[in-house]
Amino acid sequence: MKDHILVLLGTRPEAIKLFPVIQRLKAENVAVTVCATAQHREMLDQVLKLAQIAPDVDLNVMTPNQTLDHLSARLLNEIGEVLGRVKPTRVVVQGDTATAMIGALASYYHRIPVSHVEAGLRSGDIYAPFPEEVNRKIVCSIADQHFAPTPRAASALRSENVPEERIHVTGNTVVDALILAKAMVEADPCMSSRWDGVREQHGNRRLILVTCHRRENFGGGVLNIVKALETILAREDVAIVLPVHPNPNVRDIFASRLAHHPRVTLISPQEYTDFVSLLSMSYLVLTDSGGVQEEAPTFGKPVLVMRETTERPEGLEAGTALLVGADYNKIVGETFRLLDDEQSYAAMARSHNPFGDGHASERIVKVLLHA
Ligand SMILES: CC(=O)N[C@@H]1[C@@H](OP(=O)(O)OP(=O)(O)OC[C@H]2O[C@@H](n3ccc(=O)[nH]c3=O)[C@H](O)[C@@H]2O)O[C@H](CO)[C@@H](O)[C@@H]1O
Repeated sequence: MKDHILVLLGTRPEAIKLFPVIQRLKAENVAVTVCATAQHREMLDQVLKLAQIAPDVDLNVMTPNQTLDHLSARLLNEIGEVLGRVKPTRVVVQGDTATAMIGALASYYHRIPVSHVEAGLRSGDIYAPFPEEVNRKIVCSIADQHFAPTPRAASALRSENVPEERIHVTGNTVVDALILAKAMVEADPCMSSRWDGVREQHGNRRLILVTCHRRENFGGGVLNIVKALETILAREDVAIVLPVHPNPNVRDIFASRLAHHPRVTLISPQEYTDFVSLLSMSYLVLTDSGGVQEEAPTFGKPVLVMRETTERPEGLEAGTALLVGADYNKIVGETFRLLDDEQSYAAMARSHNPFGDGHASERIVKVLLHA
């Protein structure tokens, strides 16, 4: 039977990490159906537009404040219906979202094999991150092709008895996406000059890029983070740029405490290319995001991870990232160290990226087509 691959995606990170795979499959003239569940509508659309991908099927399942039960039931029904109609020979899912987990389950019910991009990330705790740890484990139990981004992720799969021949160490496709986005920025004068105003506003101050959106930091964590940022801002030699996640749990606190500070630029979630430009012009990054931890080392930007643990310890091992939690003293202390101690900065700013080399989608497509 001729290959017909259905790619499922629901959120911005899935779109970022799958667009290089979709583009490459299309370049190989493979029949591809892109099904967007649009679990997160706007941020997903921005990325797809940029990658010039129009979803063939758009389920648009986003409703305000929906529960996981409701979302999952709806996804199962709707993805099941799509699989019955499109009849793909294989389904590709990415990561650990409800879309990936339910997509794998629906494929199993339809006896369609599943490939898992970014397989083998584990925290070891089913409640942190919730529900992502269980989502990825369920996908793992169904998939027959596991694209592990790193050797560590591959060993996690082996320790769960995934057969060796089903594990492929590919690198993380986020590095492919980053390199493609960087090329787009460099080729387009409009994109390259996007932040000229911000550069002008902050002069030669060092820019700290901050992102914060994880559920585990809602409440006390975000308050500590804001307090730490206020202390950091007491220094005249820094400015902060912060794309604010739309979740009201973080948005309202950042807006009320930081919006009026002259050395803070609070902005809405940015197009991927614009975010990539911000990353490349920043001095260091404070984040609780997964994807940003994987991207920053490509540009040699030290990352202070505002979480207690990370399922991406490769950055810690490579020395390009450090865990500071949502701990006021650690955030301030480590930021000041990076600002004041050139050697510490240089040690973390090595541009070696342990997460990928930009060729992950090439390796994935090779396996998808010749399995
Ligand atoms: C609960 C939780 O935390 N779950 C994780 C979370 O993944 P994450 O932490 O990587 O998510 P974000 O930080 O939202 O995205 C990062 C990407 O977005 C780009 N970016 C960022 C700011 C901006 O203004 N414009 C952009 O373009 C940036 O370069 C990067 O590539 O959600 C995933 C799916 O829901 C889950 O699979 C994953 O476990």
